[in-house]
Amino acid sequence: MDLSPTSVLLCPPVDISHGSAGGVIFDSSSLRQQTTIPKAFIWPSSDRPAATEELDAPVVDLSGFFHGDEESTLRAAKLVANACERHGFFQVVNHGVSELLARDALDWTDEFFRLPLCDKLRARRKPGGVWGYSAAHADRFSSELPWKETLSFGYREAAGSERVVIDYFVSMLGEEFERMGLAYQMYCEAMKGLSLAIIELLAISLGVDRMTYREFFDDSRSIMRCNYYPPCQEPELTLGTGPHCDPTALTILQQDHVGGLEVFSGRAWRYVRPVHNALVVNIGDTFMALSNGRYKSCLHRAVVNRHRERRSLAFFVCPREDKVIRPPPPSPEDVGGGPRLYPDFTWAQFMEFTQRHYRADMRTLRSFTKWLESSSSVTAT
Ligand SMILES: O=C(O)CCC(=O)C(=O)O
Ligand SMILES: [Fe+2]
Repeated sequence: MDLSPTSVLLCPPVDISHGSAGGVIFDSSSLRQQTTIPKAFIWPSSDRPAATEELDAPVVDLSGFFHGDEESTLRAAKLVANACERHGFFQVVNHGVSELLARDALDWTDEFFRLPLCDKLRARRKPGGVWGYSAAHADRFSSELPWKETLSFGYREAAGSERVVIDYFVSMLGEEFERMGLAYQMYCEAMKGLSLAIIELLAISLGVDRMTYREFFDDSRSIMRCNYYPPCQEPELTLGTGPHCDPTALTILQQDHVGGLEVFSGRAWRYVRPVHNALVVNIGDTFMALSNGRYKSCLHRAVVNRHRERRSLAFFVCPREDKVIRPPPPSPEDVGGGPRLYPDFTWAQFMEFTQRHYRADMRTLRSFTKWLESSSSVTAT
């Protein structure tokens, strides 16, 4: 792989100004050349104590569930319920996603981030936007920048959207990126299928009908994010992804074998050990609301290391934008126990709110619902 500075030099000069603000874009090629860490990438020490213990998260075998075996489904549901009540993280194996497809998506991620900066910038995320390529943009006001670059795009499985990801790649980057788009299109299709199965398993684990939550996710748009973390000379000063909670319903993460994902649980940061062919699943704020707070959306982060690059592919499962997020019948109390913890809201409202926040943390859903209660009401669909 050629990540040498020459690949950057092949680019014509890149205009990186945001209106009047200047600054420097650090893609992985320039990040890996930093021998001293630029100030903008140094995180407060309170955010970066090292994780010394592994997260106690089950590795759930889904084969029995997929084969309709009642006993192993109940066993899997029990493990899932226990993990989700404590911290919201578990891993799945025998999940039905082909190893080849998963590896292919990681390989294309290498391919994309290896491109010269000027090519990656053709897919650049617009300020305030959700989709596209993003690398740390440092100016004199920036701070706590992540040691990574990302590429995000949307996925919808509705009829007529069979090429939605392919078309995105072709339109942003050119015809020659059709194959890259196809690999991600297939990966997203597999992830969406798996997510619907996991949502059924979550319903079983909560003791309600397995189809209870499905309607929230029909014809919804998911978000796919490829994360690329270059090595870092002083990894103890930086973070690849800062502490946050995922505002979405569910995240399915493929991490490579390097490791770096950490979860704040039991008052300490704990690492999630990569398991061969496993996918990491975590509860996001929106599913926490759907379960009336019974299942937890937990603070997590990704650390980087001195010697090895790391890739992770996060598939964020979102409800349909206009669906009202309300714990479903028979009654919210049955699912979460106790009175309603969150008012009705739509994913569209919550997404807009989170985009205005630099950092999504444990308090985001709370501050969003407080803001909601003091503003307009929601129309049910
Ligand atoms: O890279 C990882 O392990 C975590 C990434 C993550 O949490 C995210 O993209 O939301
Ligand atoms: Fe996350």
